[in-house]
Amino acid sequence: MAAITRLIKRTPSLSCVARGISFHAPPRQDRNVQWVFLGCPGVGKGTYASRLCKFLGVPHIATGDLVRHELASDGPLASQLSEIVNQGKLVSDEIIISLLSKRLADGEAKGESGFILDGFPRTMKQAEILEGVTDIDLVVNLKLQEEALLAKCLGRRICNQCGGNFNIASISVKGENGSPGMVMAPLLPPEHCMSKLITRSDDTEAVVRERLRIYNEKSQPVEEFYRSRGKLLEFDLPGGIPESWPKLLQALNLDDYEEKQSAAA
Ligand SMILES: Nc1ncnc2c1ncn2[C@@H]1O[C@H](COP(=O)(O)OP(=O)(O)O)[C@@H](O)[C@H]1O
Repeated sequence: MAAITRLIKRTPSLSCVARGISFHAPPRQDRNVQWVFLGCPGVGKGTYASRLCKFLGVPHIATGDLVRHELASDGPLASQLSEIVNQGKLVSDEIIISLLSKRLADGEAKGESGFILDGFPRTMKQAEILEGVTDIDLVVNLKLQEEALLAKCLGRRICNQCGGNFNIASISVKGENGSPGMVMAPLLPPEHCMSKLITRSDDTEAVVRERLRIYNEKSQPVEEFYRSRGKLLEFDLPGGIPESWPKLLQALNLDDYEEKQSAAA
């Protein structure tokens, strides 16, 4: 992959009004990576995107977190959003773009550069709007068998104090038709988080199945959108974090990134 901090010429900040949706993207300037993470519910977009963000020093922007933040704030959208999220449906493009646009503008005001978007775009309309306002360098498509996705969503736990994400599921998927089997150990919380674990209200079996159905219907075309533009990196997770993280860095040509950084310093 091209250098991590690609120099891009300075152009004015971009806005777009498409079918009544207004979207403001950060200016193109000397900037960091602008990547997108795609993948089904439960695949681990949040886990790997947030690790990579720490590694690369860019903000991790997860639209699911923006939605949950809005829900928790009890603002004017809260009751409408809670109904949609708890049914496993997608929030309207208008609402999600306005939440994301605000988050990007706040980041821009703080001098943020680059991002990894997690959970956006999720519809063709969102992908087209994003494409119209900024350059996405790379789209990583994380993949896992459906059986494992369901188990991971059902095993997901969050510490309501530190916000840490854990998983109590112990997953073992048999290999089929030449594809290798896979084992994923639980990601258990430290002792002090044990009594503070909560489950997301949309992580019930019926709602997860609906989210998976909606992903296949609305978000798979987004994979094709980026594939046809040569931006899609497919990544089959080989197991849990210990197996997958080094392989992901390798696939992204980042495995010797730290060495290169210190050599260049
Ligand atoms: N880009 C988006 N478009 C529409 N709805 C979204 C989007 N991102 C998040 N949401 C809403 O927030 C919920 C939680 O999102 P997320 O945490 O990304 O969950 P998932 O585990 O399903 O990937 C989604 O089910 C959906 O209702």
